Amino acid sequence: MLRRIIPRGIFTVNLMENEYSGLKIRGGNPLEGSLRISGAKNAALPVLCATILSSGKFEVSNCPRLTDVFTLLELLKSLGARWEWDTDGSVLEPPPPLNIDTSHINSFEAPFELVQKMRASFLVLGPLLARFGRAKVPLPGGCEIGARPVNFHLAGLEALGAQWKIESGFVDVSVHKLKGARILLDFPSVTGTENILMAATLAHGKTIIENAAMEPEVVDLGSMLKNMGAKIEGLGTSTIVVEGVKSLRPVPWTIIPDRIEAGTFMMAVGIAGGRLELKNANPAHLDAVISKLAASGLEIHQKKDAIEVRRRTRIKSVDVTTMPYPGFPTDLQAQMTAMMAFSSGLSVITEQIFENRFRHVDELRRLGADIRVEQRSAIIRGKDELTGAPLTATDLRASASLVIAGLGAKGTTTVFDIHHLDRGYEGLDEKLRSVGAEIKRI
Ligand SMILES: CC(=O)N[C@H]1[C@@H](OP(=O)(O)OP(=O)(O)OC[C@H]2O[C@@H](n3ccc(=O)[nH]c3=O)[C@H](O)[C@@H]2O)O[C@H](CO)[C@@H](O)[C@@H]1O
Ligand SMILES: C=C(OP(=O)(O)O)C(=O)O
Repeated sequence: MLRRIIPRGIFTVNLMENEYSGLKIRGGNPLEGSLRISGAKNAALPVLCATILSSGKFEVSNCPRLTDVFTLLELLKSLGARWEWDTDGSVLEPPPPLNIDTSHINSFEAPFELVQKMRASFLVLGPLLARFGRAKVPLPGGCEIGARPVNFHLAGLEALGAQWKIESGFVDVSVHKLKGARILLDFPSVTGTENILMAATLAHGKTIIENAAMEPEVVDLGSMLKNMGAKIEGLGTSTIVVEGVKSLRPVPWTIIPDRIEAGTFMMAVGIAGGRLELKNANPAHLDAVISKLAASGLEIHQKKDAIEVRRRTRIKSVDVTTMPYPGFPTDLQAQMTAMMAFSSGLSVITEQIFENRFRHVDELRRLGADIRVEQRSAIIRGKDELTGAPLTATDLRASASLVIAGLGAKGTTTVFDIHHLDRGYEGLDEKLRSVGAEIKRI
């Protein structure tokens, strides 16, 4: 639930207040109706960071109203940016545009208390370095799903001529003038690619990022940078080429739909049954997911900017391995594990991106799910009935998996610590309620 987000002129200081700690779900209702998919969290956060690269006024449309976005806006404000956003409306309706003015940014140091709340806050590093020649940013927080180092980010910026040191938990990076370079990433890191890409836009000369991340969120960021005047080729491929420019200009930008939110709702239908129309969704970003869900027996109709999903029969088991895009996303692994717990057979879900992303499994077991984890795989023997229980959310997507599992479990499921959920879903509970789920905040 969004509360008291009151614009007070351009100096608005607002945070999402959340007095609730849990969600109570009564399972058994099928989902029926139509929903609007929100803007993508993982596209909005880098786009907001990219506003640092130019001085002036930006208008960001389809920006999701989530705690991570509000945390990042506070971070931008701490650097001297100003923003206004009237977020009083229902999450069932599109949000009004977010206005950001970066003309008064005068600090290159990001505060610890904001950066430690989430991973994407580290994305201010590249833009601050490019704009000021210096950036001091604490090592980032984020979901506890693995070690999550930032060595690729730092090696990339070093290749562009920057020097860095880590002191008292802060990464301190400086450079006289960034210079283009060839950078080969050991792994196609999403935020690593984004940080290097943003820094390279204002470097002198050509940067080639090899083994770059191909995620739609990286493409969205790169497309916005191109609109701002950056010279970038190869977005959406594993080689991105950037020809540095002297300056960039502010632009209006519209955030792409959240493919992870859309996937979560499709899996919710897999568990609860029924039929949903997901509006403002981009099925082209969900190829790997749609193919697995179709194999599991869900009926899926793809339209240009909508997806219709229906469950007529019991879900069949499928095996899934997470991969960088265009493979099956790790951010839907927990939700898929929950759906497979209700399937008619045995499935193996292998997590290849993060080494500790099965914390939802112990919680799903409380519902009676038959799952065991062996190294990087969860082996799931589907059951035709799970029973509600009190559960604790451990991270963002784990929370979503527990909520959708609760929709299918018999009786009442309570998911505690839902601040994790609110980091990355725009009113998941309100949206589910609007299509027939019995779910309330406690
Ligand atoms: C804000 C955002 O966009 N978050 C997403 C982003 O996270 P994030 O960008 O943090 O994920 P990465 O793609 O960087 O991580 C992939 C793998 O590379 C490793 N690695 C990464 C960077 C680095 O410097 N060194 C290193 O070893 C990580 O530990 C992980 O094992 O992509 C993930 C993978 O799709 C998603 O789950 C997150 O939702
Ligand atoms: C892991 C996620 O977010 P973050 O990278 O911000 O922790 C996520 O969106 O699932």
